[in-house]
Amino acid sequence: MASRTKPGFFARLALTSSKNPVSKDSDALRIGILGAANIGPNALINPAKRNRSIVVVSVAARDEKKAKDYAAKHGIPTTHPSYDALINDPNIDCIYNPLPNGLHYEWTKKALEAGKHVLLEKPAASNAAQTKLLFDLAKQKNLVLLEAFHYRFHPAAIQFRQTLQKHIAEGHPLKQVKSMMSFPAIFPPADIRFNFKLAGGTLMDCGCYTVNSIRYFSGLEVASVEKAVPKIISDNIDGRMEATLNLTSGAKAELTVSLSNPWFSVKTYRELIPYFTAETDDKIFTFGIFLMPSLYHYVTVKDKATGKTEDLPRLYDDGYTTYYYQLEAFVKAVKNGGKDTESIAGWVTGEDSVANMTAIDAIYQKAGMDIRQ
Ligand SMILES: NC(=O)C1=CN([C@@H]2O[C@H](COP(=O)(O)OP(=O)(O)OC[C@H]3O[C@@H](n4cnc5c(N)ncnc54)[C@H](OP(=O)(O)O)[C@@H]3O)[C@@H](O)[C@H]2O)C=CC1
Ligand SMILES: O=C1OC[C@@H](O)[C@H](O)[C@H]1O
Repeated sequence: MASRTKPGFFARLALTSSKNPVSKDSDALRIGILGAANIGPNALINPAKRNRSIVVVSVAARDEKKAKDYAAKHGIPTTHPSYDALINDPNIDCIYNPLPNGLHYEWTKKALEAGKHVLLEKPAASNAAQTKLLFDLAKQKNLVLLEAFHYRFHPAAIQFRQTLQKHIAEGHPLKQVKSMMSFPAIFPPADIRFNFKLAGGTLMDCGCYTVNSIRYFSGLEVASVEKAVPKIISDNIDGRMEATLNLTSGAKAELTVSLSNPWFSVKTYRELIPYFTAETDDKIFTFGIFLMPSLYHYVTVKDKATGKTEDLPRLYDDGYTTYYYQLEAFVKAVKNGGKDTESIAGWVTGEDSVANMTAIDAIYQKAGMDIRQ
């Protein structure tokens, strides 16, 4: 039986939206948000309230009234009348870009050109070519650019990766991995996720996580795409994607992602829990709810010969969310002038982001669909 580390479930739920902001350092980084995005409070605004070294100073929206309402609701002190005005404000150090995928490239490029560090929502851009251009520019300007794969920074994800990698290094080769992230049809057809012009698609949205988890936990790259089966729900938009990948060691990877499952279905109800599994010659490692471990997760290791399953301790620390740890990592990197990011557990390098998008492009190609532009 795993130890059920405190805090308990409801305390963790309450902690995800902090009501107790900490005081700020005098040299705290100043970050502005592009767009009054739905994800802003979870991914940045609430985590920043608990971090002494960063303060959300402004938000810009296409309609300034919307920005003002959002700022008032979330306790953001100022607004800017346009994305350009925010990016070019000399009193801002960093930009958070949670715009629709198809606008990631344009606005991140502008922010980097204006000398700002960028926390960039996933997926990094519409395709691998754009992603490479962004990271080349960040390098050239000596700026921090981080694609927001928040789950990687949580202690449970760090521990899971270390446990699996140690076992592989002890001589137990990986045979196959699986990653799954599916939802019933919770987003309306007009959502940004289903708009090809905004680089939508379920593989872009949920798939970028599953591809990332396959690469991150296995420590391997995608060598080729063996099979990709989309469920196309509108022009060039996949409501669901199943793919089989060949990894560089010869191991296989399978991913299943969906934003269009039926609400009740015997066939797909098991997909409601996002999980990752890795099978070696002798064991099966499972990380359940790997994307939101701060709310709940489980890690099991099953011995294939005996069938015995070990349930590893769950790590909830102080109930900090994945986004809190991600922000802490981003702040550390910026404060350190972008140096030594390799010492930050979970850090997503530019090469990593480019490899992720390269795999996504290849899956779309194998599925006979267009790469997003
Ligand atoms: N890390 C995570 O857990 C999550 C990440 N995401 C990622 O964050 C990004 C935004 O997702 P989400 O917050 O759900 O998105 P929203 O639907 O809230 O859109 C975000 C913002 O995009 C702006 N926008 C600019 N141009 C357009 C346009 N043509 N059509 C629609 N919106 C436009 C709007 O800004 P304005 O206010 O200026 O009108 C809007 O506030 C995506 O890249 C997504 O993948 C999403 C959810 C979870
Ligand atoms: O974490 C997430 O869950 C739901 C998705 O649609 C969203 O974009 C993603 O980031």
